[in-house]
Amino acid sequence: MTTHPQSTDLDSPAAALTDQRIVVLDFGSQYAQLIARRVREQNVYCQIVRHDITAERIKELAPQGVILSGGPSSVYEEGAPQIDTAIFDLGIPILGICYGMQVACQALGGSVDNTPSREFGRAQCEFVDRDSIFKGMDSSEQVWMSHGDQVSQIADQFTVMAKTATCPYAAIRHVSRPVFGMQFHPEVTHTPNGGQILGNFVREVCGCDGTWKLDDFANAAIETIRAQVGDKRVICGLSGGVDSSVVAALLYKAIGPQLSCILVDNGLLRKNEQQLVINEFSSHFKTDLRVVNAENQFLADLAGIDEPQEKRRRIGHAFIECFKAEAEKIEDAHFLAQGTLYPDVIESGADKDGPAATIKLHHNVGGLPEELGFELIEPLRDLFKDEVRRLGLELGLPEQLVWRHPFPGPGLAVRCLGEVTRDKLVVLREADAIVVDEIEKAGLYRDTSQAFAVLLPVQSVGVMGDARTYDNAVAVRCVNTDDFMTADWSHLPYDLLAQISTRIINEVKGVNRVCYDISSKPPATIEWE
Ligand SMILES: Nc1ncnc2c1ncn2[C@@H]1O[C@H](COP(=O)(O)OP(=O)(O)OP(=O)(O)O)[C@@H](O)[C@H]1O
Ligand SMILES: O=c1[nH]c(=O)c2[nH+]cn([C@@H]3O[C@H](COP(=O)(O)O)[C@@H](O)[C@H]3O)c2[nH]1
Ligand SMILES: NC(=O)CC[C@H](N)C(=O)O
Ligand SMILES: [Mg+2]
Repeated sequence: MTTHPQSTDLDSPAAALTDQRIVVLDFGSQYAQLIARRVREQNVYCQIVRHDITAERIKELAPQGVILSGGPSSVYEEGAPQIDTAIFDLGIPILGICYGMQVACQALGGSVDNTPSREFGRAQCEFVDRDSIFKGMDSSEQVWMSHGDQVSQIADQFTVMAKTATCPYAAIRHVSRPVFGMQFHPEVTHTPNGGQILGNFVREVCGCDGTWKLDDFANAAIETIRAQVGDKRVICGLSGGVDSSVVAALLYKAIGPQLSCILVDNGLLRKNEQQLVINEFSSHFKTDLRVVNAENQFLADLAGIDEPQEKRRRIGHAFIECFKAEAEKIEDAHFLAQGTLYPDVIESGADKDGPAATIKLHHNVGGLPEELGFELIEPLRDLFKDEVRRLGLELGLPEQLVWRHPFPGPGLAVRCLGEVTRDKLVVLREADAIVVDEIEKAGLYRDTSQAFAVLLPVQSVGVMGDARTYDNAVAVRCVNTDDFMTADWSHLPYDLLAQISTRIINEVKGVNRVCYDISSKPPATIEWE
């Protein structure tokens, strides 16, 4: 049976917990995910869809409210992302944020221009109408702005709700319809009362009762899995990471003996990873675990390839080949379960209702082959990482597993820049183990979200033991984040950095230089490829 990756849909376990939802139309914003998270924090289910979704499809989704996100374009440019204006006639409450407000104003008879008074960063906003979405706000509050354009004229049916020194239409509302716009970003933490504004919108304006709770998710997911699987068998890609462990736990509860877990040792795993996963797994699950040793296949597929997306695509395909070969040995193995999360889907540009931009092909979504040969089971497809962690704890998984730093399926391949070779992997694996070991010893593992080494395609001159060296450089990457969509580089103590550097250079043959990566996401990403 062949099925393509499904979209976030009406029947997913997360959506099934409620008949209420908010839909975010994504105009290419970096913050669309954040809007969805903030809404979910109000206990209201929220999903992100493409900006060009039709009014018809919105009607099918039947949301209580629609939020129009920001975006990098200018609404007056040719080819700028537009909205199906029939959405404004559905009678559903609408909140436009930044670009979303600009697009709504333009569609409803106002105008938008590029102005000299650009605002990037904090601004003081004066709230002149403190009703409805601004209930509970002070007359003047800090907000976060990030715009070069602004609404220069509003149509007659709109009134002003807020302004700043340079932005006369910082927030507006329609006089008779539940349509609102704000130039600032309520979804970022730099707008301290932004959560309350979004809460007012979803509860007061949209009438959501805020009863969506992750607590019920496990039971809903287990029931969905049982109904989907029937008496067939499921193979589950198990990496030892949080996501696949939570999926395995759900499957185990749902269909117990019909489950086989498969760990692919693709030669791109961290030091001692295979043994660690086997030990950890067998102490918590009493189900079939098979280990596929596929190092040769993966390395052969990667030989000569240095382009990151192509590396990812090949890895995605090689994974599926391994799963298929294994499934042939298991009668009735119709289903493949993976720990795919919402950001994997969105970043891969794979959701049919989702925004189009592809940031990188996640091996388990965008990197999948057309002909899969399995029906997919991805119960976590609608969740964010922190939600999955909560679920893991609820399912009784041990803290140390739930709080493990994530490790991407393409593994060391996307940290070994350029062509991947066995020799480079040996160097990288040793350096990586030192980074994690030192961070653990310093007691900072839980205070950091992800920490690893990257082998750079750079050689530089050094002097060791009075002799000249011309060796590799390693970058240390360590970030802090909750949801892995945005991240700060970790401000590690200098002594720790010094210790990591000394150990790598002394203990890993072939490395004579260590750098620390001080880029946040955005504009960088967490992984280097
Ligand atoms: N080595 C592997 N063997 C089998 N399946 C894998 C492997 N690596 C990744 N996968 C599959 O791909 C999915 C996505 O990988 P990803 O790294 O995002 O999740 P994870 O490893 O489960 O959790 P974490 O994000 O904590 O590392 C996994 O949930 C798992 O189903
Ligand atoms: O399973 C995965 N398959 C992938 O193809 C993949 N690419 C990135 N990542 C992980 O996703 C998070 C965000 O990474 P980026 O900032 O590099 O996009 C970080 O936690 C990355 O490690 C992946 N995980
Ligand atoms: N953050 C945004 O949505 C920006 C919208 C538009 N690109 C502007 O500069 O005004
Ligand atoms: Mg992983």
